[in-house]
Amino acid sequence: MEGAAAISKPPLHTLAFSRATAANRIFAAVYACAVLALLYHHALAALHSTTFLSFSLSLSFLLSDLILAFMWATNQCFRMGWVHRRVFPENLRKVVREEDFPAIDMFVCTADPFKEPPMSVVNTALSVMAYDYPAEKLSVYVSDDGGSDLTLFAFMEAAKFGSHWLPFCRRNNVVERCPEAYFASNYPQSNETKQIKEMYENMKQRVETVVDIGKVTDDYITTEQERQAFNKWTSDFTRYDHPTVIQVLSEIGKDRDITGQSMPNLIYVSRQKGRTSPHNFKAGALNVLLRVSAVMTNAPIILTVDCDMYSNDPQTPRRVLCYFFDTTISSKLGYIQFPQRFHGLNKNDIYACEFKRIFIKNSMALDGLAGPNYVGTGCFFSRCAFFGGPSSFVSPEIPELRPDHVVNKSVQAQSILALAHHVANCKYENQTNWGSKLGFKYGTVVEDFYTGFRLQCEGWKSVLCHPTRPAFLGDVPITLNDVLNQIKRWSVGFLEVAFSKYSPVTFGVRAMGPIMGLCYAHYAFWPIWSIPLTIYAFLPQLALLKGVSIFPKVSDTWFLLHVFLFLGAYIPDCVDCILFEGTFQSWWNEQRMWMLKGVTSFPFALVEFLTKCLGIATHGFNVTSKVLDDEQSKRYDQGTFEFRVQSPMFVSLSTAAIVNLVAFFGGVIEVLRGGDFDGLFVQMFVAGFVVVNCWPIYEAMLFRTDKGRMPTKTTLISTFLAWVLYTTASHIP
Ligand SMILES: O=c1ccn([C@@H]2O[C@H](COP(=O)(O)OP(=O)(O)O[C@H]3O[C@H](CO)[C@@H](O)[C@H](O)[C@H]3O)[C@@H](O)[C@H]2O)c(=O)[nH]1
Ligand SMILES: [Mn+2]
Repeated sequence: MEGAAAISKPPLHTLAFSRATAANRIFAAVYACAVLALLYHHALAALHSTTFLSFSLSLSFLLSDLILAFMWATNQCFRMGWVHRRVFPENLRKVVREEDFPAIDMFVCTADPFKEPPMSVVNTALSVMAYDYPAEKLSVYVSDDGGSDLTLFAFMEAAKFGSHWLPFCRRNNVVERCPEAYFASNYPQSNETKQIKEMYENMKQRVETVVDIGKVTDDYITTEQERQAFNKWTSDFTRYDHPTVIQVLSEIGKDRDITGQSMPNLIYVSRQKGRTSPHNFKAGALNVLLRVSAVMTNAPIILTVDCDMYSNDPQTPRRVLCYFFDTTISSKLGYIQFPQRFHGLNKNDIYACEFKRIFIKNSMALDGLAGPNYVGTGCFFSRCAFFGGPSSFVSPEIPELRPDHVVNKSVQAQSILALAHHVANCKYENQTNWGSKLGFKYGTVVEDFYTGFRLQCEGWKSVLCHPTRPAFLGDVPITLNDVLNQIKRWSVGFLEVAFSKYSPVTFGVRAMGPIMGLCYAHYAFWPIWSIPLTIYAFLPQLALLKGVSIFPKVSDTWFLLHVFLFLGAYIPDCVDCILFEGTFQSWWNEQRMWMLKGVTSFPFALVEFLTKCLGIATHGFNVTSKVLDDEQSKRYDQGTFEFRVQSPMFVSLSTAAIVNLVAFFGGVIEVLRGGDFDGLFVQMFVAGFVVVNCWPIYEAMLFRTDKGRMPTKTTLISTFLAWVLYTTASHIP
């Protein structure tokens, strides 16, 4: 009978599994055999080598191909099948009354008013404050790791504008609730929209002027309360060393919008920083928000969103409820991840920043297992997930932080504010479980990846919510240097996880089974791709320049194995990409970026990680710049690579490009002179393939005159290095 009752309830969510086809699996099996054959071939060659040189060459290729094989095999774990979920928010009211909707605490992170313009942070916050959800159940906490009065000023303005914006969105049923996006869209022209736009522009101008001056001057401060807030920025207040600032900018039940409805809570938090206390970057900031919000509102649901992403769909929290109220999954549901989607990508995405493979495709695959990994933004958590596993509660040190603690005082009550300041103290976490057993996990700059991983190891499940209209839209970096640095940061972070005591290959495989463990391992070991890619970028080419053949001849049967392995890796990947709403060019750009990263971000990350392990240097979280320079934006939109700056990564990149070009033409000349084409073909092909990929780099070195070209100094240094490599190689007997 119970079953019948359950069936008659309208569904909140359905899911459909797609399993990989038999053809897919057979192909994977054949490919695996081919990989084994190749490894065997290398091993034999190494054993039978007669000179030290040929021994080291064989060993290098054995190592390279072992790593490629590992990455290929772990990648297969994402290709076992995937899940499509659908939600039915329209059925929600048959299951739960709107008055009984759970409260949501929404965390917006920012870290630097000059790299992350306060206006964009404000837009993020307004877009989620304006959710189609009872306002008295929403609280926005802004974490300002930049400790900037400019950001606080922007939010004071935002609170005032919000009291017009929220009712405006409600009344007109606006879909674009991020003001900047709304005014950039094709919105209806009326007196009302004209008025609200004027208000927005006014606020924007005030905020941007203050940011330009770099200081909130007296004429921008209107009330005594505001003055008191800014007085906290005394002369010894710096972003690395300052007291906690918590400022309630709007309060549920007390502050009302212009129609008299309650405003959501809007609370500015800049945690205390001290030079001697580690602040653990974003994970540290989020843990402070976890505690401050626990003290002030303690909502059972938490949203984390970066300041470079805004909500693109006001229905989002209702979709989330469809999962939290689905009793078949809710007991172990730790978080609901929305894929990261982006706006402003150029045609065919030259820097391959869309990461559809990671954020959508692989996440759909993980969704069929224990659930997608956490990607740092656009994710709704159950607060309980931060306090131990689904059936093993870890208690925080004070009762006020427990997820079941009921808050029944105003967020501005003296006692509440005092406790909130206490838990935001930079020494508060000493001798506690924060960062290890409680909250977001410390120890890596990819706190998102690591936290999701650890939660899943504890037994929490997650789901991917992937509606057709993106729930959140974010910015992408638009210069090559920013892209490579971002990937480098992620890579260092991944290595920190890969070689920690919670490594996915050991701890992960045990805690969540081999398939999930290896999926996480694929990401964690990402940067070791640098080893084969760097070897393949230099060794065959240097050998080619010396006229030494190192791969099987075209007439040899082993040659066919190489052809099969190459095509068998590239063609299915390309087909996959095209079937997944991509284009041939976007696939081409993606594989190009993979090659570029192989000689830049990945090896630099490996080195950085090693120096960190040896205690020689430490590196932090280098925030990606979100400031748009007009000229750079223009070049980005045209699809032109942006070099411009001096960067060691551009040196290694250009060196590889030059070596390949010279080797390729050297090979052509050698063959024309009657050299061994049969034996050198594979090397010429590899060099030629790299040359085709590197075309934008040659252009930037030789033909371009705009500011985004390769700096002459970089070109000169790279040419010199290429020459050094060549001479060294030619002296090896
Ligand atoms: O000390 C810090 C450093 C960063 N941030 C915030 O972290 C977010 C992400 O920084 P961003 O420079 O945009 O890095 P991305 O590489 O674009 O971010 C991706 O990678 C990060 C991990 O490296 C994740 O935290 C992000 O969610 C994910 O989108 C931003 O909101 C920052 O304000 C802090 O709050 N405190
Ligand atoms: Mn970002």
